[in-house]
Amino acid sequence: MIIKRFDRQEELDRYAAHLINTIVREKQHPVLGLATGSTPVGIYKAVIEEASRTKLSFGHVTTYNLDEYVGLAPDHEQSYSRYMNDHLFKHLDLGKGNTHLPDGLAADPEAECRRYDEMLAQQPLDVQLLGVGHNGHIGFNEPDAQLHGRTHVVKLKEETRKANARFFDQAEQVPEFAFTMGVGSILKAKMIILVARGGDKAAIVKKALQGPITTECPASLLQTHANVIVLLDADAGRDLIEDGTRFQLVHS
Ligand SMILES: N[C@@H]1[C@@H](O)[C@H](O)[C@@H](COP(=O)(O)O)O[C@@H]1O
Repeated sequence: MIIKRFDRQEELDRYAAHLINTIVREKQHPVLGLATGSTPVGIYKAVIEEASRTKLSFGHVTTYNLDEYVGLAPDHEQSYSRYMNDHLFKHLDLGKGNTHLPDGLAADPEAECRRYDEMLAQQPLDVQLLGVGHNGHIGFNEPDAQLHGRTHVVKLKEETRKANARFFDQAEQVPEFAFTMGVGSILKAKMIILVARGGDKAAIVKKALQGPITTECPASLLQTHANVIVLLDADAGRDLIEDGTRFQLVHS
């Protein structure tokens, strides 16, 4: 695991964007696992900026998102589908039908999970971009005694609904359920980029990266993956202790 700590948000954004765009440049059929939330917004901006500056086409790229709220239409203002379109997809020359999110309106949620897993099985992720929730959730895999490997519908914890209420007009509008890729699918990605910003994430970052590996902190399972790069701002990384063995801490 490599951990890089950045003093400036824009440097973190550019670094992450360059990792993603390098995969897009080098692979014949790149498959990107993407995330939502406030954390990746600057990274997507930097991806678009670098792609435009270097004339990098995304025409051959396939994307899979981690999650989607159950019950929200793709064009609903708070749906992750809309978020991805606004922040990334509409700014790139992605091919039609090459971007995938679970369908929040699927009539048969179980069939939708199977459909998503079947596609993922055929197109393994070259990279998965991840944020982390304050309780250690990745995607919408909430802390629990047991975690799911595959795509499933999850009942969101109240703390997660509260944290995401800032994107909605009223807290009650935050859906109670969401589709999420399972932890197994996330860990199958060839490379994982975990990003966290802000002092409010410092404690969970420390727990996830230097605490015990436990399903009660889903992000701690990333310690078992061979190719994880963690990008933190100075505040999110302030509680980490350099132990010199489990990871390499690079300060930029
Ligand atoms: N489902 C998303 C996650 O994919 C995201 O990583 C996390 C952190 O969000 P933020 O980046 O806004 O802090 O919470 C949300 O609930």
